[in-house]
Amino acid sequence: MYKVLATDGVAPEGLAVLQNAPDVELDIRPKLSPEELLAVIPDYDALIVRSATKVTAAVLERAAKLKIIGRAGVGVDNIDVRAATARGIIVANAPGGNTIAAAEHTMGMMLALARNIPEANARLKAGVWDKKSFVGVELRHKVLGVIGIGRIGSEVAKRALAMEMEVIAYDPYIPAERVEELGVRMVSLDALLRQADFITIHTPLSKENYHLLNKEAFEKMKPGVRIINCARGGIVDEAALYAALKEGKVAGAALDVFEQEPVTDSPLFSLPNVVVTPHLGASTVEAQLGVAKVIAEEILVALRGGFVRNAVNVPFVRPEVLAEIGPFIGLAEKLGRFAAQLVSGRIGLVEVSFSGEIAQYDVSLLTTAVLKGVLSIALQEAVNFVNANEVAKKRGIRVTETRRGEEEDYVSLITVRVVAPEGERTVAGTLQRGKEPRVVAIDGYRVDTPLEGHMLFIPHMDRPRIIGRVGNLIGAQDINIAAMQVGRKVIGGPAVMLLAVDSPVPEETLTEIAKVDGIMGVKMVSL
Ligand SMILES: NC(=O)c1ccc[n+]([C@@H]2O[C@H](COP(=O)([O-])OP(=O)(O)OC[C@H]3O[C@@H](n4cnc5c(N)ncnc54)[C@H](O)[C@@H]3O)[C@@H](O)[C@H]2O)c1
Ligand SMILES: O=C(O)[C@H](O)COP(=O)(O)O
Repeated sequence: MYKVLATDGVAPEGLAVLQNAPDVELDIRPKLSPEELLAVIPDYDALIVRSATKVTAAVLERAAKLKIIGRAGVGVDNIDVRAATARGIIVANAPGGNTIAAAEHTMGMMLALARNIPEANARLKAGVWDKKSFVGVELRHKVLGVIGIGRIGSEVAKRALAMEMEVIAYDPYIPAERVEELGVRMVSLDALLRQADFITIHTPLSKENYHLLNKEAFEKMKPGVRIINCARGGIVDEAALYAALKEGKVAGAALDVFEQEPVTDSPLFSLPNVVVTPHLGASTVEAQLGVAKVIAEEILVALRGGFVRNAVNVPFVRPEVLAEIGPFIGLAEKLGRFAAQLVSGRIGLVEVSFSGEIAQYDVSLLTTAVLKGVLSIALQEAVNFVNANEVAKKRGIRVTETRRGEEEDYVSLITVRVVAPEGERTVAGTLQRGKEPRVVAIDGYRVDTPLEGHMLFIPHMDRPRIIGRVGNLIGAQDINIAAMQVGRKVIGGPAVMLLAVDSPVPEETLTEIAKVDGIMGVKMVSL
């Protein structure tokens, strides 16, 4: 039974898939102090958080069973991703689920700032009908500078364009054409700071952009500029912003995020031209349901050993490549597990080769999947897409990957060779009808068997009275043989036998089979 802990007020309705999973026990504890988290974390296989819980190296050190941390949202700056990676813990987020919520909140903040809505609201509710203090500015024909034009930045840009703003953007990691087709002009950071009437930030918080808007940046800005930050505290230097507001260089600021959170007291709160909300960007019913659902599904996939698409600490695979290679992940892993069970002793070399259509893509994820399968046989520790390559390196396992386009017999074929001191085996597999993993060759002998359940691999000499003896020995244990394949290259020469059995064959029976004259060994394989 996997134990999952959800904290930080993750929407419980979105976690139904975990609640209904027979192999999962879900604990929802909306508020957990750092001390409580440290105390309970050793019990859990998975943790779901939003931005409040700090998943530090100290927490991870105690998280002996933890396999995945799911962030029900986008920013993972509250998680020590490096420490998690070093421990082989997957960190996954739910990108996209709160994009519209954050973009709409940004527009709300920009309008609130331009038209003094919060201050006017407070004044009227205090019994004062004051029109003259609250003359605002229009957004139409103003220049909006978007720093970071990813998912949220581009949704903000679209909405600003609909309000007839001129939109410019700075984002060194996005191709200019993609942004310009939205009707946005890409500029340098310097140009953006100098030209914008409103500046909105939509980058993650990273070392690179910590205090991106600092004293020097404010000095470059147009007098009367207005700043909106619905991304992360820390990107704006709050002391420098306060000074720029005080001296009138900046006409106003709308902040949803702060360097320290939660915060209830800040010099910025004393200024009338500062609008603040307590990190509400993603707080809509729709966004919370959406991100919780996505993360719950990812947690289940990870706990059951599958590939987590939104893992932030697994090498990135472009979506269009993932669409092509994704169906092969299961085949690659099963071939690794299969091959590793055919040899004895410590494997020192794993060679993976790809031929046919699959060879035109970046297949490094599939090589990792093979490795994950190989390592899962011998190791007690959890091996996953985050740590498989590192674990192999630490254990001195050499891994090679080759790709060749030509393939005569199959549309796509994956071949895995494992070498151990006591021998080596080469297995090849493909997907039947694009989805069913099958092994189609072992050491060059043709077979064709689904990669599932329990199997016996028996190299033997191609002569009479061998297959019958094997059948009798297995039958005597009341074990059903579901399928059988024999592959040979020449009549009377060495051959291989692959039997699919409905339950594992006991060790003593394997020893009896190995003694049959003409049989060169026997291996039990479970997938
Ligand atoms: N206030 C909220 O509740 C809330 C909600 C959702 C997201 N967020 C924050 O918003 C951020 C953006 O979310 P997203 O979904 O749009 O992410 P995204 O990854 O789609 O976009 C981020 C963009 O920032 C760009 N970028 C990175 N560093 C940059 C730099 N130094 N200068 C300029 N551009 C840079 C990237 O190239 C990318 O295009 C998140 O990281 C999160 O911290 C806040
Ligand atoms: O990065 C995010 O997704 C947002 O900042 C939302 O954070 P929250 O889930 O704590 O509201």
